[in-house]
Amino acid sequence: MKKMTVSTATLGFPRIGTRRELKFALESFWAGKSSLADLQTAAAGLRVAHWARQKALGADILPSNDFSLYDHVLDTSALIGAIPPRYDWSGETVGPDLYFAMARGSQTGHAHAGCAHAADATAMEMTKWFDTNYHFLVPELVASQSFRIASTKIFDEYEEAKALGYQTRPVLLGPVSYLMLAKGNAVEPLALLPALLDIYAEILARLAKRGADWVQIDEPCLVLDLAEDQRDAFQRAYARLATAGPRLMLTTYFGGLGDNLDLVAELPVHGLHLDLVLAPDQLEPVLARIQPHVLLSLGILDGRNIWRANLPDLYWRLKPLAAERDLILAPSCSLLHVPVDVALETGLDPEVGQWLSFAVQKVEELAALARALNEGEDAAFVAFSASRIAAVARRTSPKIHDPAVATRIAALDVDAGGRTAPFAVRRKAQRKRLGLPDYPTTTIGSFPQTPEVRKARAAHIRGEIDDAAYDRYLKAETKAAVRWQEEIGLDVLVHGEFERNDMVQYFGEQLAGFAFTRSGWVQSYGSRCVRPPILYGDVSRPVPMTVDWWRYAQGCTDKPMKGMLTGPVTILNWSFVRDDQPREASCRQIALAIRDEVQDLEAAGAAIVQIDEAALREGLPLRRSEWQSYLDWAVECFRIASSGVRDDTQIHTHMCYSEFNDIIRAIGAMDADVISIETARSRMELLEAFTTYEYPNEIGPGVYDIHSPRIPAEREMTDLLALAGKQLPPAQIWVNPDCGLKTRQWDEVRPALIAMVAAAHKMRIKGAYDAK
Ligand SMILES: Nc1nc2c(c(=O)[nH]1)N[C@@H](CNc1ccc(C(=O)N[C@@H](CCC(=O)N[C@@H](CCC(=O)N[C@@H](CCC(=O)O)C(=O)O)C(=O)O)C(=O)O)cc1)CN2
Ligand code: MET
Ligand SMILES: [Zn+2]
Repeated sequence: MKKMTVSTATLGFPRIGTRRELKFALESFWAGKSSLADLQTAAAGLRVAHWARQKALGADILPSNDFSLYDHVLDTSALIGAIPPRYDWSGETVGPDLYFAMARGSQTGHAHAGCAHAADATAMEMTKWFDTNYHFLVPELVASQSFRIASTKIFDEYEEAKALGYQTRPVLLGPVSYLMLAKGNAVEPLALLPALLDIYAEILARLAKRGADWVQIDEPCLVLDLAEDQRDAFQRAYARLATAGPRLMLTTYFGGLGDNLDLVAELPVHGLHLDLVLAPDQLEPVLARIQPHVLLSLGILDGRNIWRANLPDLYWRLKPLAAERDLILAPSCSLLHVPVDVALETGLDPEVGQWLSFAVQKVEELAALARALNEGEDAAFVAFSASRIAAVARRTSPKIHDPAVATRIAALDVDAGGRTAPFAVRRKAQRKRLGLPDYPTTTIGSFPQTPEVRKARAAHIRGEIDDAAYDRYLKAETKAAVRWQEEIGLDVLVHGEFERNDMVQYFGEQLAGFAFTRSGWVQSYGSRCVRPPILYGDVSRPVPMTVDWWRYAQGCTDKPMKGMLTGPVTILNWSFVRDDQPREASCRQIALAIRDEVQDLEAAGAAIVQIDEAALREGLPLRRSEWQSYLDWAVECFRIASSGVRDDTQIHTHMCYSEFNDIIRAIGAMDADVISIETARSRMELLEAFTTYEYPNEIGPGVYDIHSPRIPAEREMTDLLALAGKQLPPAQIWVNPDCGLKTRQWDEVRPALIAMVAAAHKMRIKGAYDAK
């Protein structure tokens, strides 16, 4: 009998670099401080390092084209020449100017080294990659769309690796998922499939010609509920592509195939990757259904969480199957969603540290497992012993359980989550207390996190400036920001969040039950990264977290100052969370901690408290059948956090990047007095759900796209407000940017907000005029 072999693969490695080298190279290039050649050198250096690293750690199959200068969906649009008409593209290939204009927008006269933008064009829309905190640029397709190969990146990177001696498996986003993620302008994207398949066939043929024997073709949409035409599209696509060139490893992740199994089992592909972390139970039905010649790739390590695996357990689970067929072992999805290396975390509690596994450790874990399966358990004796010890230590650690938290949760009144009076009553009380004009203006919370602010914080962490000096510095920044907001005539002010590194990490650092990293960066979009806190134990709030900052800021002005908090669902969704209890149990604990903070802010005198739930929509399960139970507990947690206040205390919430149609009832049930949302890039399209549902509470539809360095003109904002006014009664409308301003520079923020306030004034005058 032929001996079966187990090999290891990664589906993608973090691109940003161990020390965020890509971030710094990009930002320096955008700022005109370095050349395109510098950027390309840095990018190539990262690719080489990542291949070498993965190989050295024991990965047999290496990916190429998993690297990106901004986003892999944008790369795919460039590859197939899907360039929206507003960029006036006439070239043969997509160069860096165009590529970054699509990602970030471009503005005439805006200083941009290495680029000479003639055009003034808004960026492409950005949205969440499935239910992760990674963002992609939404493909925009038109009725007259044609495709052609317009970028050689996928070929170049394959060749680049080959020249270094690595035979890689190029990663390509599949045509059906690409179209399903796209937005069509007067065209149903899937109608473009035949044309797209011509191009995909050509891409695959070219890869084959260069020597690629396998291609990893990602079709994460295969874990979604699919309509008939979508299933058809998969059938047509793979009937065509299966023979186009290299063998295809059809790669699915972020869940199980579920009722798409029959469809997938019939696709004529040579390999299939399964997510066995989010859907461990799918292995048996897949084995029962799949052709014997199909090479299975098992996603057995969590590509989206940081817990060390229990290798002996996995070994016993996989051993029978490994005796029967060749296998590839892999993380469940690309390692894009985890930090690079635990070894950099010298500041972690060592007990917690030994429970963790980042990208580097995950490749090592895969290699140890494969070794044991190929050569016998003893071949991985050391790795297995350490893994078993860590698993036992974590399970039994006293750091995880806090009896006081358990008691409080047990006593939680199911109705702890309701305001005492209905919105109409609260609204009256709040109007009386606040006395705001129509079209009240505000911002979402943060002001620019300038290099100076970051440097001061870094110096404070390194002990170069003491607590008092850091505090003085932050207070001066806060006071200046408050004064400036008063000066330009904003109605409801914010303190600016200068003291925060990140809206989630800041709270994670102050709550019991969380650990945080020094270098655990994960790409969120483009050059922007986050360090998700690690929720390992029961959560509580030892002392107030934001009250002193609020008190200081309110002391600088007579205008209302918003208390500014991150909501429980968002803290949960943007952290690495426990896998030893349900997510909702962790969320309830966070909700109680935030409730304490809300009540302390009210007691200190805050008339408005904003509780950001930017990640509530993103946490929506990918399968419809699981929506209701998620929304039930998510809304309950928001209500637990927000409801302990008086009628005349106004609760705001904020959500960006959200498609609201699916969740509008839940948004209603959250019952925030005011919700601000992101609507500028989509030109108020996202408001539709609120109008259709006749959402009764107040809404601030974003009038200013803060993800672009472009400065919006007053006229653009009055236009957007007029669009909003067609959908909502003016008395319900607030005026604000799409999101916080932390990523912008003061030079961009100042003129933009002055124009925004002017736009609100115009609307007030127009409103008074219209009323006559
Ligand atoms: N968690 C989270 N998810 C989110 C968002 C968000 O705000 N937070 N917003 C949405 C969009 N995503 C975003 C993600 C990141 C950033 C962002 O601005 N990230 C910053 C890092 C923020 C941070 O943690 N800053 C720290 C560390 C800053 C730093 O790099 N310090 C230097 C030293 C500073 C110096 O000497 O200059 C270092 O450590 O090396 C701080 O301010 O303290 C960045 O990439 O630049 C913005 C939006 C959706 N998801
Ligand atoms: C990603 S939502 C951001 C909300 C936060 N209050 C801010 O303004 O930065
Ligand atoms: Zn936001």
